[in-house]
Amino acid sequence: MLARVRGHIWGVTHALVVENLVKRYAPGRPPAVDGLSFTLTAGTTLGLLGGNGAGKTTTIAMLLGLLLPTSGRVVALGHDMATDRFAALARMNFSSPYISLPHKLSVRENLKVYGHLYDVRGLDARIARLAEELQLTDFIDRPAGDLSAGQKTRVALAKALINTPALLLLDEPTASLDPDTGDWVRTRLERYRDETGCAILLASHNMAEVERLCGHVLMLKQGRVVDQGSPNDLIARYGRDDLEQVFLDIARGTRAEALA
Ligand SMILES: Nc1ncnc2c1ncn2[C@@H]1O[C@H](COP(=O)(O)OP(=O)(O)OP(=O)(O)O)[C@@H](O)[C@H]1O
Repeated sequence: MLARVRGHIWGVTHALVVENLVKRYAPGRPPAVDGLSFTLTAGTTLGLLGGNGAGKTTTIAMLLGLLLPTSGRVVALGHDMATDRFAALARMNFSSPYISLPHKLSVRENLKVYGHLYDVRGLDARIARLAEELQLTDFIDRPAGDLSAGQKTRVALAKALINTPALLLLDEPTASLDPDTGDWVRTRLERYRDETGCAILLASHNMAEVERLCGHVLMLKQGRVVDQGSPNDLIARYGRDDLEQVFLDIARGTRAEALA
């Protein structure tokens, strides 16, 4: 049963503990992720920000166990991903624009496949509920490959929620959505997090989204955390009006100027 208390789910306070994570794709090349450490508390959302090539996708792939770290440790929902990842993966899920669903299968068939993979009980009812909540009913029996980018993003979110995850890793979850639908998806994510105590790691280039959803933000550059804090703390510390300006200061190396 879900513990509906912020900061605590299924007896685990930290949904994610990451210790000194390193990924070097090839010897002699600089690491894509270079000594990353953080914790993610149940019921909260942590933002992972950084420019292109900062190491966000590589980090998420290691957290999911899709990519082996060169060194370091990931403990997800109390399970060490190096030795016990299947126990954690059953209660994790993710959404990424880089992964497309089998496009000849209908949306319903896709959700059934993923539901069976996660051994979801009462799968038909779960799919019906997600279809209603995420407004998929108009196209649920159409091939996934025929959908618009925005419709695909909503289906990807349904897939990410199919197993009622306790830890959700989201890479650009509102990419390709119009502002109204993007806002609506953010509201759904907030509600899901607050109702279930799910922990969310959010990688996004949408600074307004990060300001709204994230209690804490890690600013990544060349695989390292170069600054962190709550969006409001960072904005105040850099003397800026919003997180986008802070992001630009960090990306362009104008931090000292901003702090002067
Ligand atoms: N399979 C790979 N083999 C070798 N190098 C890789 C591989 N995947 C990523 N890299 C390199 O690792 C670094 C980090 O890439 P990554 O995709 O993790 O960044 P990112 O922050 O997700 O970027 P973006 O915002 O562009 O998606 C980059 O220098 C990239 O070229």
